[in-house]
Amino acid sequence: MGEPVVSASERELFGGPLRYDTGWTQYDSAPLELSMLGAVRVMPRLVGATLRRAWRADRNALVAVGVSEIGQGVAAAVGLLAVNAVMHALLGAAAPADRLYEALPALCVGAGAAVVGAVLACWSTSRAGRLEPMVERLATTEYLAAASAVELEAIEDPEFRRLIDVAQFGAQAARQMIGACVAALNGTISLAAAGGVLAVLHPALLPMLVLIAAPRGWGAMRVAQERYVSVLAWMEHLRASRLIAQLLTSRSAAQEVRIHAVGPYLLTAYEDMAHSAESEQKRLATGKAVTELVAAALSGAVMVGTYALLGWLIVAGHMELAVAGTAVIAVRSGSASLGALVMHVNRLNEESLYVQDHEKFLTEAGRRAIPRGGGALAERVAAVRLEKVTYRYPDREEPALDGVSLTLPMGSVTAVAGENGSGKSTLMKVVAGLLLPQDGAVRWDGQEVREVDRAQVFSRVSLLTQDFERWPVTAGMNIRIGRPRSPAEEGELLESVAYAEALGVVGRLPLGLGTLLSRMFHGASEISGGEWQKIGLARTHRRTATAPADSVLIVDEPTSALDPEAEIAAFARIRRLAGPHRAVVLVTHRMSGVRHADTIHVLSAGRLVEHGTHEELLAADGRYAAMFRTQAEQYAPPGT
Ligand SMILES: Nc1ncnc2c1ncn2[C@@H]1O[C@H](COP(=O)(O)OP(=O)(O)OP(=O)(O)O)[C@@H](O)[C@H]1O
Repeated sequence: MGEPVVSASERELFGGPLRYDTGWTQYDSAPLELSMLGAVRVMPRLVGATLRRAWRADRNALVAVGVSEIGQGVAAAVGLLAVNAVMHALLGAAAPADRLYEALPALCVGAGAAVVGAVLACWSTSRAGRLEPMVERLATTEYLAAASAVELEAIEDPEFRRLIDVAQFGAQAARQMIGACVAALNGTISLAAAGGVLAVLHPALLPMLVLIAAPRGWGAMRVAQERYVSVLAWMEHLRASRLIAQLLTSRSAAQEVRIHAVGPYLLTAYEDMAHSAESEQKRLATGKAVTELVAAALSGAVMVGTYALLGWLIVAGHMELAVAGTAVIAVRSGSASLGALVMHVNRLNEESLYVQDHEKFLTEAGRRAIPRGGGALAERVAAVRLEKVTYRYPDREEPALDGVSLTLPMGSVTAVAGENGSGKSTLMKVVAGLLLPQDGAVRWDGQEVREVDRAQVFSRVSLLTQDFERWPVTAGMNIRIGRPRSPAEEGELLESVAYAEALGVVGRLPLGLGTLLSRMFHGASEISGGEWQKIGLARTHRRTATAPADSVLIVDEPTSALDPEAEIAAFARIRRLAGPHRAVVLVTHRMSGVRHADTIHVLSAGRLVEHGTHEELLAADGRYAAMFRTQAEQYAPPGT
């Protein structure tokens, strides 16, 4: 592949060319098979996987397709033999009317074979059409299930994210593979029929048939490989172009797009990037044209040789004219079948490359999945403890948490304070069981999180973060989604709404809890950032209210969009959620929210540097006291 064209916008916006280098094709030290031989080698396995999926989807339809394709092949062979018999009758020595009469039975057989072939083809089409969406559905479900079941660490790993992106084409490719498999099977059987008839007519004709199709096969494979490598290499570029397009139309960027004149700038960047993508398309098209020309020339030369051979066989008296006539028809139909077969195998090869990515993703996702099973978590626990926990993000040298030990007793409120980037959010993810520490342990009493069933740990954790999800569903569902499988009456949801002091918010919505909160849909309403936080708080209440046993509530900067009064009230309500069977952990920069906590821990560069009550920490006059005083001064009246 030549040096890709890199546009000025690409450099300016993204810092350089957005191309997967060859390093990507070595993902997880499993080199991608990009040679023709390699592709042919892996194809049977991938075809096998697709057929197994089809078997699981609808085995009757799969069997019907197989039977009808074999039937069509038999009908084609019978048709060719009938043609041979017709030729013999027509070119015989009898009177013309007698010859026609003699040819009639074979003609009827030929016509019957054609009708049977056509009916079987319809049957196969209808069954394959049923199978295709089912296979796509199965492959998509496998993809989505695997993607949503991996550890959070995998989702944050850029290499794994790339694999998720690349594998997204796999499900559709699996669907296409069904059609390609059917067509390839059809081509193979038709070819076997034509080849069998040719071999009976004269042994030299069969190798000629193979030689006619070989160059076209090579050409088609080469074009497919080039296209696949190009798609992979330009994936990031495509993603970036789509991102620019999204930004130009997005609601959140709309203000800056207009006021800062980002719109025309991004539009130029979009065009710039589209031009460089087009240059790649041009390169591919030229390569394709040249390859196809070479393949057609070679194939044509062999075709001329075949007809010359036939001519010589007739002249030399090695072949009857009737047989030669059938041979011409068989060569034509055989080379058409072979051409179609090559095309379909090539399609199969191209689709199988994407299916291979899908398979690879499933394997990798399986390796990185959150383990299922493990010990049961005790219903009652006294505290959750972190013991010398160290966590390092995969692409970072410095640990985000370095030997952190702390205890979260049930019934207490623990606050974590610290400057930006000190590790507070990471600590929350470790407490929640979303990240597993590389060193140290998280224990629910004596049970280590690594050893117990993680699903049980998750079911005991409630999470309210500043970037909580604003689900594009109804207001009621936005609250219920705190525990989506647990049914809820409107009255129960209203309890959570009242808890979050969001009755006013819901009251103003045109359909109350039934109002759709997404501008994406017709008739939906939008609410403000602070109103969303109240909905988030209601969701947290719903989740904690339905917790099955002793649980932890993690609250990470929950009030950033609330006005001061609402914020004070929200902190008071969050504190009240601590009960004998619940520990609350609170992360916030707002010292007003921290001061009433039972224990305050101060993090700095991933280490716990102070802990105690508000009064103890003020008396110690350390980092916490400095942070508290700075904020207090901001709110103090001037001159005090
Ligand atoms: N997904 C990630 N991958 C790599 N590094 C990360 C990731 N998330 C956070 N970090 C890094 O880990 C360190 C701790 O980040 P963390 O988000 O836990 O801090 P924080 O105290 O919550 O910060 P803030 O107050 O700004 O929200 C920072 O240096 C941050 O850059």
